[in-house]
Amino acid sequence: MNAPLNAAFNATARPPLLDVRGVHCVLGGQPILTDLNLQIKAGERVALIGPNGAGKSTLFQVISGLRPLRAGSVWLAGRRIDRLNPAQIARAGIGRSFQSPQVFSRLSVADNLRACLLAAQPARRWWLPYQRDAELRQQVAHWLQALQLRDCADMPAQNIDYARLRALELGLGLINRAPLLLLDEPTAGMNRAQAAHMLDLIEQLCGDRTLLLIEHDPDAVFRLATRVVVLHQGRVLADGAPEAIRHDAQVQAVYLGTAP
Ligand SMILES: Nc1ncnc2c1ncn2[C@@H]1O[C@H](COP(=O)(O)OP(=O)(O)OP(=O)(O)O)[C@@H](O)[C@H]1O
Repeated sequence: MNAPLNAAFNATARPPLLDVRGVHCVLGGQPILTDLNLQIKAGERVALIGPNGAGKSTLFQVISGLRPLRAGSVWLAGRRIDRLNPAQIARAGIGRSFQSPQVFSRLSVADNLRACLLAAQPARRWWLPYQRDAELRQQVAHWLQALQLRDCADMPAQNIDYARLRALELGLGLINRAPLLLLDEPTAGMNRAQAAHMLDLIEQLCGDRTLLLIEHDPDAVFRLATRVVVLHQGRVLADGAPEAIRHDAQVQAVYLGTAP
């Protein structure tokens, strides 16, 4: 096989980065996700949208191992992950943020970053006190700068404002270099200026990572996403380019509440 053909073969042979296959999830006796299929290729930025209660957060919980499946499977880069626990799934390559930010609230902002950096370096020289580890200090300084959190580095995370808390959580999700990042409503509860700042941070820091984000703000969806997937009643209702989804009659009906 010649070189270009070989490259094309490899590109098509590579499994999707995320492959959600026929997932059913039942909570409190109610079906929440029903035969849900979703494949995401490396490098895509996918917005997951849909009306309240469509099952978006539940799908994130299922992917991260925080909710059990009734049927189906979840694969990351060809590896089945739905039987792993949440920590194993994170180590397998999924970083995430939550609707309500999850950080170590009593630790300082810098110590939050330090803790995640330490957890992401299993081969670190464990006998070296972290205060004397110059490389670790440099990395913390790098992340404080990148997240624009230098001026609150020594404050307990529970005392910083909400927009900064979300920036910190974004950093914690990025530190272990997971190829797939799940962001649950990264701009929720923010004013326009704060939301614009958060979108800037996501664009600057996520690089070519694959993103799956839940977002209600159309500005954020159209700025970040290369593809939009619409969930309705636990199923994929539409999947396509942002412009096509914007004009999809079925999607409009779901948002206006006129869909069956
Ligand atoms: N632990 C639970 N037990 C029973 N039902 C649940 C549970 N958690 C969620 N649900 C229900 O599952 C459905 C989907 O919830 P989910 O939070 O996934 O929706 P969503 O699309 O993320 O909504 P929103 O945009 O409002 O966050 C809702 O009807 C919700 O009430």
